[in-house]
Amino acid sequence: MDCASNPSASAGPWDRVLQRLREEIGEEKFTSWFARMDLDALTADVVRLSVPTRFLKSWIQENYLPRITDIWAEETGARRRVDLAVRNAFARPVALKASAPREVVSERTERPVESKPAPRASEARGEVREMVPTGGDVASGSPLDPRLTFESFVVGKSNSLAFAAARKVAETPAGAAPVYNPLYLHAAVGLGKTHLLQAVARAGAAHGRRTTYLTAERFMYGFVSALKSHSAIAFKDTLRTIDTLVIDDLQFLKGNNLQQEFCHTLNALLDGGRQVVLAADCLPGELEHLDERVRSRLAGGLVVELAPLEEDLRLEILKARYQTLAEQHQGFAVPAPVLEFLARSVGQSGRDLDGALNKLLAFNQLTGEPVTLDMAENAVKDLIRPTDPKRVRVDDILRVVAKHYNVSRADLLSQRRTATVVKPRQIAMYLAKTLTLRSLPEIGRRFGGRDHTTVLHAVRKIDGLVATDRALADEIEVLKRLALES
Ligand SMILES: Nc1ncnc2c1ncn2[C@@H]1O[C@H](COP(=O)(O)OP(=O)(O)OP(=O)(O)O)[C@@H](O)[C@H]1O
Repeated sequence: MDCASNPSASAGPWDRVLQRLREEIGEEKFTSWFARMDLDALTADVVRLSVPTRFLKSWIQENYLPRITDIWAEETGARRRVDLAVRNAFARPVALKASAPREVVSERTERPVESKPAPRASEARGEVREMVPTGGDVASGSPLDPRLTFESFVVGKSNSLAFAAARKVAETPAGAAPVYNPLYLHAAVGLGKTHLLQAVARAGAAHGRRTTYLTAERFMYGFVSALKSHSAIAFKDTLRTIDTLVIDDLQFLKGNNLQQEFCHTLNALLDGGRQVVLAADCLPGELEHLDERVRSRLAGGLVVELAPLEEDLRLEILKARYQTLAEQHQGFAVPAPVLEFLARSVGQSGRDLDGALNKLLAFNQLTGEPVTLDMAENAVKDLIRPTDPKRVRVDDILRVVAKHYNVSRADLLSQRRTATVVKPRQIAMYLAKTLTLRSLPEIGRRFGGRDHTTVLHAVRKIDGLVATDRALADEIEVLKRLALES
């Protein structure tokens, strides 16, 4: 049985361990790596620590865990195993949170470096609810990261429409009729949905709107907690009286009761002329776990896609991020060719870019080696995938598939429905979805102006067949390799 004790009782030795670490590595590195580390539990032989991101975990594990283990043993006279986990902001018991004041951040933030503290909610003219999750008053919202604002969002071709719509919604004064309702943003991972949604929440409040930002998980958790504590009515009432409800990661909303509750809340808000802003990783029609009526209500507002960040935009984001890091870390200098190299070679999501710069910073600080192209290539090599899917073009896939099945490219794009053409076409769509970062609507357009649902159907069909048909799975592997090599 796990007999974890409350760590607050043992804060003494832990504080001493932290103090010694601070003295050994210096204040700046200590703040970068350990400011967000918490002591979660202590057992007879394990010290359980947690940090908010995978990046922090792997870095601390690789570089500091043995030292922490040794210091703990020296300070307490007992050697214990030190376990480090990535914490889930929702699952953690409140009693185990660190007592030290911390920046209010989203649980999804992947940056190891703290900047200035979050402004207090009362500073906003309106009311944006921002707090470290407590497990209690969930209707008051998920935490906002003060860095995710419209000002820090870099606009380019791929996201300009989403940015303009989000800004317009946030700047509409309280009481005025909502402009686009609901506003629904969708994109693949790391392309700025959360950034824009949090910017809407923050700016909305500054324009006098009562705004609540919730991740879908938090919405679910809030509702379940409210049911348990018999305060579901109060929970619903709170949500239905705000001006703007912002819900992130809608694809995670699951469960019949919750879905119904979401549906009622959505209808109540929309019918009451309140603004609703949502984001998910797919189109409303692809949220299969949601009721058909909810999907159509979501699709009835403004649906905008954030496309993969183009190279110019990646470079601008890197420059902005670098500027912030350079202000916080004296002596951290990244030459322009290195930023250009990163923009060209690491993935297409904002998270990859953050990760790459954080790695350069860490290497630079921990080894003292200046940032050069050679150093960067080495530091970020695990972020550069040799078979980077972005390099495969839909055209290459069409060519490879047409040749393999002895049909023409025109056949694949045509409306012909004979079996000799339908299956290769579905395979080509499947490859386009798995080997490129194109969205379903984009792929549909590239395949003779087809609807995204046709592409979705093809992808699912081939996915299902691959799971059961070994020969087809092998054939598709060969086609993948041919497309990657072309
Ligand atoms: N246009 C942009 N300008 C500045 N930063 C950006 C931009 N796009 C993405 N980012 C940054 O990239 C990181 C990932 O973005 P974000 O968390 O908003 O992605 P997401 O689309 O919500 O991803 P997920 O689907 O995984 O939730 C964040 O640090 C964000 O600030």
